[in-house]
Amino acid sequence: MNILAPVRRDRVLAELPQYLRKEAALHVRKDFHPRVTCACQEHRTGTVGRFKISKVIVVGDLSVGKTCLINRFCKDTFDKNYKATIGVDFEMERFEVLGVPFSLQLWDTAGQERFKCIASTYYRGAQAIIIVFSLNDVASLEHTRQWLADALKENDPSSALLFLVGSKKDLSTPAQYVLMERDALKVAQEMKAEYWAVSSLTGENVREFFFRVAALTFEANVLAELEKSGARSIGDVVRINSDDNNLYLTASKKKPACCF
Ligand SMILES: Nc1nc2c(ncn2[C@@H]2O[C@H](COP(=O)(O)OP(=O)(O)OP(=O)(O)O)[C@@H](O)[C@H]2O)c(=O)[nH]1
Ligand SMILES: [Mg+2]
Repeated sequence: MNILAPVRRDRVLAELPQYLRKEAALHVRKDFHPRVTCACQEHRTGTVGRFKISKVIVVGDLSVGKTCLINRFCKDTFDKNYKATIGVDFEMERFEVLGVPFSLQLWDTAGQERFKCIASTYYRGAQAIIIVFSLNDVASLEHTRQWLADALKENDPSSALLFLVGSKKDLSTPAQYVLMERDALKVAQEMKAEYWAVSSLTGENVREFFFRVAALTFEANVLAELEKSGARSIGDVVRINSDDNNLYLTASKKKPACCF
């Protein structure tokens, strides 16, 4: 892929895309963190401003639909025939968030046991982990805990953003879906992951989901850069508040004028 090509118009994010379910959202703020908005307005995104990139890994049982999900978003295609991923595949998707160029490196990993050890060597350094299960296969939901544990062995559990994604929504009746969602929300809350339900066949929620991944990853990335470069006021803390799921809640003593 030519990374110098202009960002597609439909990959421009000027606002924070919203969560699917309030009960299992990484945070429920309506807008980007004020410090991020402020830094982007002032072109003060640190080293960030030039070119930002985040690694995202996609894990989960074989045949749950990881490849189809990525292909639906990146290529707007759907293949009904199963072709197992061998090891890993890779896609790069470019966005513009709050006027700043931003890319997601999407690592599509193999769910088959025999390819798992190859795939797991690519887990390291992920800013976001997408754990996929099939909404019509309860065992695949149960296995998500193990997929997460394996992915976290190679990553910093305090900084990786987690997304739990139920795939193949088109195969469930509304009644089946309600039951599955109840269980999935519990797992997502336990993991502190954001929950999504998608269909790569119909495209339902696919774009909304990846936009949310891009936005939250961008936000976390800029906050980390600001923290590192000391651009934040002394006394500010980014803390994880498990009660209200507000991952980027900031206890601020003094905010720059543009952040009010
Ligand atoms: N009906 C329906 N079928 C789907 C959907 N997503 C994927 N599938 C089908 O499920 C099968 C597996 O999809 P893949 O995307 O290849 O699964 P995977 O998770 O990448 O599998 P591995 O690479 O082996 O880990 C294929 O036959 C797809 O056509 C969906 O949203 N709806
Ligand atoms: Mg695959």
